[in-house]
Amino acid sequence: MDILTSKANGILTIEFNRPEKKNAITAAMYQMMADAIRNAEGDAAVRAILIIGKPEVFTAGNDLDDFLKNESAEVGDRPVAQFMRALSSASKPVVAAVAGNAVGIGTTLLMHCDLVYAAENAKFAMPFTQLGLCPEFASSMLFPQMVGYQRAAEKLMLGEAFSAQEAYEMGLVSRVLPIDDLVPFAHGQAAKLVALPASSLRVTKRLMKGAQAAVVDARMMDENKHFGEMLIAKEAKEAFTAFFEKRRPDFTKFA
Ligand SMILES: C/C=C/C(=O)SCCNC(=O)CCNC(=O)[C@H](O)C(C)(C)COP(=O)(O)OP(=O)(O)OC[C@H]1O[C@@H](n2cnc3c(N)ncnc32)[C@H](O)[C@@H]1OP(=O)(O)O
Repeated sequence: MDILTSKANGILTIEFNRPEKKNAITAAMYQMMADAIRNAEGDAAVRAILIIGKPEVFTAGNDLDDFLKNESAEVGDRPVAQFMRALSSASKPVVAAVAGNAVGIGTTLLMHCDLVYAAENAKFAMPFTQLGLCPEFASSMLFPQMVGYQRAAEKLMLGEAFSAQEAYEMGLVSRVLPIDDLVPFAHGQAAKLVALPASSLRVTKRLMKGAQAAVVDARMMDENKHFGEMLIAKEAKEAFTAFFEKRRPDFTKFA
């Protein structure tokens, strides 16, 4: 199973489990995560959600082979969109623990989590423009809001990778920890959430997200429209092909 889910002591743990492909996320994996988060909404036995990867990699983002095979611009109700909606509207608290690379949606999903912990080896990147794409998961709005326009532009326009320490300084992660402490600490924080009154946490989260929830939803739809169109354009196909051919993409041949 490329996504492992387990429920224990009030915590639903969702684990990326495709290390041979750096935990790249396929449509089936998005669907499993969307279903798990949605099912948790109606399950009183789940009081917190914990998202983890492997010590060497959180996730390399969307599977580029899936992207390459994609032939329709319509994102609509695809598993990735279902996952985005499920996570961004989750009423229960979500904790994420990131070690190693967190690329693309591996970084943007964190903007929808409540507590985000990173190991010292964590490395974040949103290389959308390098792939001929544009930001997703409302990151074009949430990231500039979080870190300021110019710092966001460096990461979203140049797609430059950044360290755990920089992510902490920008406010994307709550705390940086030694790798061996990462998951036990994140799990401990989730256990604290489990022990708190669920109703208090639910209302607190709703108040913190506030009126922004609808705006986030609208931004995701707008981004997805552009993203879908760019996914089938020649620049993106060149970027995906170059990745698998282990060469630099050549965008100079496109106007
Ligand atoms: C809506 C969502 C949008 C997005 O998420 S956009 C972002 C898409 N993601 C990316 O562009 C990242 C692509 N991957 C990488 O840049 C690198 O990987 C890493 C930096 C994450 C790790 O580099 P290294 O440690 O050198 O590993 P390796 O040799 O590149 O990869 C090991 C195996 O994993 C496969 N793989 C890695 N990432 C992906 C991916 N995103 N989609 C499909 N396969 C991937 C490779 O091909 C290879 O496989 P083999 O061993 O068979 O040659």
